[in-house]
Amino acid sequence: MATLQLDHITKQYGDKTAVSDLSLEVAQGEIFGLLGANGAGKTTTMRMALGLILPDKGRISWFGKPYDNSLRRRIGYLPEERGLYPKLKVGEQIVYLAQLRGVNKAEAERRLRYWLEKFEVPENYNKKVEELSKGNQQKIQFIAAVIHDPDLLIMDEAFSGLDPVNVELLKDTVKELRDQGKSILFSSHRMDHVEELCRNICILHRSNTVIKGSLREIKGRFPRERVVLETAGSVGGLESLDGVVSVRRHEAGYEVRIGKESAARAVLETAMAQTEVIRFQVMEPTLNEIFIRTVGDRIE
Ligand SMILES: Nc1ncnc2c1ncn2[C@@H]1O[C@H](COP(=O)(O)OP(=O)(O)OP(=O)(O)O)[C@@H](O)[C@H]1O
Repeated sequence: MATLQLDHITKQYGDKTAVSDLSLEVAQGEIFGLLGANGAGKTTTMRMALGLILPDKGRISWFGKPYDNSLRRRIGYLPEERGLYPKLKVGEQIVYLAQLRGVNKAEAERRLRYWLEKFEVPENYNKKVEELSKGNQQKIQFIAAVIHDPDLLIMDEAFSGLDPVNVELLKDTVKELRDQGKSILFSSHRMDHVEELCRNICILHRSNTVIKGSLREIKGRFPRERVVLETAGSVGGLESLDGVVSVRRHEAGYEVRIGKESAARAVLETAMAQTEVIRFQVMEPTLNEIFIRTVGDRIE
């Protein structure tokens, strides 16, 4: 049984279709990546997955059942637009939110101290939200989403506004939550984050699903068009090989774009005939390349 199941859901705002016939499942212990250009329908999908708005068509089930109010205690939400009260102290605010979701006060205080320690900001307990830097506010927003220990987490751009060290800290935390068996619906414009975290993804474009499946399987659908070549000496004549699109020289060697996979062999043979080859790898496409190909091509 999936933790979250969207079954052919559609949402319209007047004439505008925000989400069209979308189906996806988030399993227990899985991070699912929801991707799309601006306005593709991600936030609308998340709001339906939270039970905040209803789809016009289709069905959603949570833990195998339709929505009921008890689910509010089992779902956590990290919204893209921040929702904390700037004038309130972190401690008061988060403990109150946790109590609303069924955690008693002493336990909420204990958990908040644990999270603040973990995120290396224990001093924030008694500070007002407006006194915190943007990155530290983001950490508090993250804590607000997990303080009641939800089984399903919905995270819209979870790492925005964070420096690289803090991105790693929160990324590791998301992985820990996954390993504890939580289900996470995750949206991001950072393809490297999605690639690192998500097992299955769905790419939306103007409300439609354009790609869906496991990252592994999706990558296999796209041709491998980039060859990384590292050599002891220089190599000439790569540009003129049949099937080679471009050659870029860098510090350690060459990056060769090929238009057909058979050209990779010619690249290797040409290099080996001239010098020692240290590394030769035909790279699978990155998610960034796949995204730009599938979504970018369709942007008129
Ligand atoms: N309350 C609303 N009323 C009218 N139209 C809406 C409403 N909410 C969303 N839309 C429209 O639905 C479409 C999908 O919007 P949505 O916010 O879901 O996209 P998104 O993928 O989250 O975009 P972004 O990456 O920019 O956050 C957009 O065209 C948007 O203008």
